[in-house]
Amino acid sequence: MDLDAITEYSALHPKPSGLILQYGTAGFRTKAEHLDHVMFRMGLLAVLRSKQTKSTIGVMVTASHNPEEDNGVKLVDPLGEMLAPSWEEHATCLANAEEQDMPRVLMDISVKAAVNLQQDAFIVIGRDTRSTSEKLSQSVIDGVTVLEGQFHDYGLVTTPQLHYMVYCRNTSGQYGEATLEGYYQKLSKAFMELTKQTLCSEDEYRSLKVDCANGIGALKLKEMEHYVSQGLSVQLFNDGTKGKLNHLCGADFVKSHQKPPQGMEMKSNERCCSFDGDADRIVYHYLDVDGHFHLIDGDKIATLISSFLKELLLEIGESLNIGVVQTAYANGSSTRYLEEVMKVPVYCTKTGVKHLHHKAQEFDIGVYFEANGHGTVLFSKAAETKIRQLTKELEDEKRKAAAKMLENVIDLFNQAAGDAISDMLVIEAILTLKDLTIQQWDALYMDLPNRQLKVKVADRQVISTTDAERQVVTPPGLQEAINDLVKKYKLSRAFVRPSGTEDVVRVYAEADSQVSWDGSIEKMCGESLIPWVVGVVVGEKRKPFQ
Ligand SMILES: CC(=O)N[C@H]1[C@@H](OP(=O)(O)O)O[C@H](CO)[C@@H](O)[C@@H]1O
Ligand SMILES: [Mg+2]
Repeated sequence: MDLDAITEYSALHPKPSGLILQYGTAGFRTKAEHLDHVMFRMGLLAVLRSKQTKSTIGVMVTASHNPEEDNGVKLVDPLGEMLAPSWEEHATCLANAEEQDMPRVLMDISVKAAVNLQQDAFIVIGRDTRSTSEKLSQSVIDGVTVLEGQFHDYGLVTTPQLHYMVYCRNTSGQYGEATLEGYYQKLSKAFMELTKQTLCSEDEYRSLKVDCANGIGALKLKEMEHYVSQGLSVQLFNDGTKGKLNHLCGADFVKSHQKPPQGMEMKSNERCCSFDGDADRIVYHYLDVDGHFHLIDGDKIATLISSFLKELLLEIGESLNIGVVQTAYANGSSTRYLEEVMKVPVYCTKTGVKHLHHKAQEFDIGVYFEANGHGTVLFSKAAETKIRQLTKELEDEKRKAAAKMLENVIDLFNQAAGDAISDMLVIEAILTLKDLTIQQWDALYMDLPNRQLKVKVADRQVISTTDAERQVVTPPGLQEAINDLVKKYKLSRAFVRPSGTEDVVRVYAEADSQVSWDGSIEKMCGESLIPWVVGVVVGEKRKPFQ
């Protein structure tokens, strides 16, 4: 390691002294102007991780659904998954080392992690459409180059596309070809195969309105459009030509405000969906004939997908196990429906995709979705091999067709990460195959009314939780107080946790709409429960907003 060169180049990406950042649930995220040194250093760290794992590592420059002025960076591990927790700590140490200490901290990491510095390193880099992303990704490249790592810059890609590239490169192309063309080909082939029988009918092309959050999803969907145009016609809104990224539109806005995005013409009963700013989340929505807005979130997406998969499994007659993984934010109705009606085992993990992904790997088929629309389905190697084998061996036509469908579903899902484009194609294929309208899908179960708020507090770490964040441990007394309140209302549930991505505390509450008191759920959550919980959390400093 040429420490002089590192010191020299680092001076071109100086750390503002005293700035402390944390590698959180989704990497580093903050105002773009504070990130130059972090990018350079993540370039360095990616090289060490690549040498240690003897694999290609990804670096994605994005702040997802956060405002345009923000930016962020996260590292992608060899199989397309999130960075290992021990390396998150290294990332935090390296990002926070004062300028003069940085080379030493870098050396320490390489010693601690037993990195063989002689090993080659290869890094792939991607970025979203933020105006600051290009320059910041150049700083990543500076970091990679000073440690003599090789790299390929994919330029503008969605976050899940970068995860896909990493996965492809580390499986010698077995997962797919590590190019955008390879990604489009793989997904479109699976989609067209899945839906081809239904295309024989006289159906007019299925059309779908997509709110692209003025982000990268618009560019990539435009590139992909013609590959699937025989089976699906997409109409893009908020494509970045005029609006501001994530502003009053996109999956996060739609989910958290439970309102339609601006900039999208919605007629009643039309199927619409929204991506977030880096296209790794999707939610569906529509207006009914009375003009009421209906949101179909990650929970209902998981339900649609798992019921489809369960039917196919029954059809092929193989005892492959299936599990659904959710977080505490999953609507209680979805959990009940999955467990009681569909008889599928449901598990709850902490918030953050890495936790869900990890749990989902325990099943032959692991379906995971956050309520906000981030998720995918993982197939174990054994399940995949079995299914591919069945497509060849089965003689019964019906069973064989089901196995083929499952095979295409395996190829259509992005198994490296939740992916709005891939999930959208899966959902469209299922709706077509089952001949379901968006209203029929929505009617699977009724969401319990719910509210989510964020609250600024002096120190969000005063709150610690357990039981997949559903129970508060500290401050003492808070959990008992929540218990006392929720037991007054039917089907009610509430929890409080510190955010892993923002300097806020999140408060969530849900309850039956028929609560036996004279107020509505609005009143219970908005006027009673949330401010009350907030009051306990922050005492005099309370300042709810949003
Ligand atoms: C309630 C909620 O939506 N939380 C989001 C948010 O995490 P927080 O730790 O809640 O800030 O950002 C994560 C990363 O994008 C995402 O995985 C997660 O679902
Ligand atoms: Mg995102």
